Amino acid sequence: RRPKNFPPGPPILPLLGNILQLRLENPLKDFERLRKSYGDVYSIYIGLKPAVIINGMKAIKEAIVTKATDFAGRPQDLFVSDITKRKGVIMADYGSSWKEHRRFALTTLRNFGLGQNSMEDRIHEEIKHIISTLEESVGKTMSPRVMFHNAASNIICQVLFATRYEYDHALIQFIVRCFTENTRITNGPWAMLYDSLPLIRYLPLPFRKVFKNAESLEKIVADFVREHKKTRVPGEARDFIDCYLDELEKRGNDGSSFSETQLLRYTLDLYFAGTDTTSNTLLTGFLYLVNYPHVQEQCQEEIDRVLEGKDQASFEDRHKMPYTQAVIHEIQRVSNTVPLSVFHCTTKDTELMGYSIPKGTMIIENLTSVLNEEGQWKFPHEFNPENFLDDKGEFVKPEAFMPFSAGPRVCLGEGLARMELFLIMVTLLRKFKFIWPEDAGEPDFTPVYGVTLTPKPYRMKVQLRTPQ
Ligand code: HEM
Repeated sequence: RRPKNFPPGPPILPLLGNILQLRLENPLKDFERLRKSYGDVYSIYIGLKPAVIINGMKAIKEAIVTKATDFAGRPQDLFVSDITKRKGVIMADYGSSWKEHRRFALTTLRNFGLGQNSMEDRIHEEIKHIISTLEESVGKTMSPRVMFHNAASNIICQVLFATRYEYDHALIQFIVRCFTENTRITNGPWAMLYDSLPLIRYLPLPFRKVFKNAESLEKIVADFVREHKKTRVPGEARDFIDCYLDELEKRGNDGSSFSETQLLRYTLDLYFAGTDTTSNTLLTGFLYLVNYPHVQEQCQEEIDRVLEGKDQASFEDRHKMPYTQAVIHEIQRVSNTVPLSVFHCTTKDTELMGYSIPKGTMIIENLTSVLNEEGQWKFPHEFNPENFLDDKGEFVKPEAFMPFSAGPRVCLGEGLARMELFLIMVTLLRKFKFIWPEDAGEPDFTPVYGVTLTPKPYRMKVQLRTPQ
């Protein structure tokens, strides 16, 4: 039975809770249906564990912004917690280790030039490789999946390891495959069963593959760290790993939370968070751009005008491109890349919208419910850049735009991601025209569900634009 004054929800079955009422391979529609019956804040049981699902901007903001620290924990007894060994930053619980590591990453990203030219240069460097790949496909059709995954992966690789890889490099293909497989299984039925039925955790079921992948990834990063230790010059950091090693040395054995094990997990967290998210947003973006040619053309017209006489776009140019900005934001809105955010957890007994929620309750922040919430958007259910434009054609960002979540746990890579999306889209749209192939049939915009949403594989035709 639900505790007193706990958010309402569907009847609970012994041991299984509500898992039979959810389509485990994609519960998003079920969450929407339950919201209609039980309101913006309701609860379900995943096996014996209660979880509160929060929907709509008002309730989500009250939880993660107004009552920020009450809702800033992470559950520690899930499949993902076991994979990440509760280290790193994404699944680390609210506390001093998470705070220290989060602050460190933000400072390091800033020192590496986020918001300054050096990060832009790194992104432009990678864009050159995307352009070469696309040039090979001019006049033909191509599938952009591997290209965007590898590009996003290389940008974060530059930050973490000061290295990039050719798009057909075996190591990078292996890493991307491990991540893709892990994301798919982590939000799928096997992970849900793992969370619901602790007794099955040690059985040789498909979720073991994720642990194997995680081990291989840790070994790869451990090799990088070993190599860095041999070649680094203290105080002259080349990348994130060097910065962390400098910090470890500075802190000595003062009992701080910094350690080499943390470094491995942290690096993997940043790598994972920085690859799948940006690349899936780009994939969805181009799927829409090829199917809304008038939107693509209007961006190109604005880009040509603003960049006239300039070699390349800079992130600052976004302020002069209200339409393109609106399109990129609309792409992020419809991409809904991290549909349920990362699960939170209450850090103390608290209240939300009049309900009592005990400490340690799992919180599922349904970002999907905000990104298409009626009343928050002019056109909640269609792809329309007008959602981000006012009557004068100026760019406006509605409060409900929260694909990066909000509050103390807000995406740590938001600045990097926004810079990547802008520079990549603007540069590619300036140089190429992207077309939906005539023989490709009707486009299917329904995404494939996982920790991140990704579009079904598609091909696009590439043409060079006439030099402007
Ligand atoms: C379009 C791209 C991206 C989207 C939509 C996105 C979205 C999100 C969301 C929704 C969260 C969960 C926030 C919460 O728990 O409330 C998150 C967390 C996080 N993101 Fe991103 N992200 C993106 C790109 C990136 C990039 C490029 C990085 C790499 C630096 C990154 C690093 C992280 C980290 C480390 C966290 C965990 C933060 C914490 O727990 O304190 N993300 N992101």
